[in-house]
Amino acid sequence: MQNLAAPAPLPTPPHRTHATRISARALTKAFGPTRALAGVDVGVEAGEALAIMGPSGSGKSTLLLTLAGIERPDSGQVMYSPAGSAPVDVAAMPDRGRSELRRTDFGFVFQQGLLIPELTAIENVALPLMVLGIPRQAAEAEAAQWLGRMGLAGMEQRRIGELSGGQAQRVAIARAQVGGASVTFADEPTGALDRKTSSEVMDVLLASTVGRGASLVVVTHDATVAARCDRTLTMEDGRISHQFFRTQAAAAQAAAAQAGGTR
Ligand SMILES: Nc1ncnc2c1ncn2[C@@H]1O[C@H](COP(=O)(O)OP(=O)(O)OP(=O)(O)O)[C@@H](O)[C@H]1O
Repeated sequence: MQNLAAPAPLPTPPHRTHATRISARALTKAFGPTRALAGVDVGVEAGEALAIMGPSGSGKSTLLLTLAGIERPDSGQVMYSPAGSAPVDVAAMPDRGRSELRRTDFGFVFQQGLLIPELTAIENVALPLMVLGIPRQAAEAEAAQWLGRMGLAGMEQRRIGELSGGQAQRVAIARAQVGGASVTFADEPTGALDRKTSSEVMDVLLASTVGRGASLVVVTHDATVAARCDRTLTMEDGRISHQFFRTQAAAAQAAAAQAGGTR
């Protein structure tokens, strides 16, 4: 792994504002006879890291994809509240609107498949900015900053296949963050990594999301990954069977929201 000790600094974490970023209600989703989501209510706060755990097939990825507007629920609502703007119902948006939202407001880190192997690290990270219309030179300058923060300075010109698994995953994190995503969705982001590399990847994933006041939703089978998050939901058969608050702030916020009927 590259040196993680001296990356360019991330922005100073703001105090958590406890604004609700995503509020999903009564989500259901079936694939034929399989009920992947059987009535899920979940909220995600600004600056919160939420882990989703549960057995294989319990609906974790379907929930993540539905919150992110990639899957459409059969019924229910996914309200997304951008900072300073009115909430929008992601589930009810037309495909084009949801694609736009994913480009502008959401970041994605999956176990594999989102990086383009033919492109270099810097091109992969610059791409989302270029898609938003930022000229190549400016996009690559910003991308280089993010690669530096990820401890990947000097590796800008390597293709993805020339990086280790942990390095490639940090390129994926940089790519997810370069546009200033307000919510990052990560599905098994450390699934293919050894314990030490996994912990280092979680360091940069948390620092680059909740560390700047943005939210992180992470699906994982790894209890050590979940233990780094503010809250863990456990799913079983398409429902949330258990919820565990790791920080007092998260618990207090949930209690206040429940009392006010907002969560
Ligand atoms: N596109 C699909 N078509 C058909 N069935 C699907 C589809 N996506 C998910 N399912 C089914 O829905 C259920 C929930 O799947 P999901 O991927 O959400 O589970 P998961 O908890 O993420 O599982 P894993 O831990 O194995 O990734 C499973 O029974 C799965 O087979």
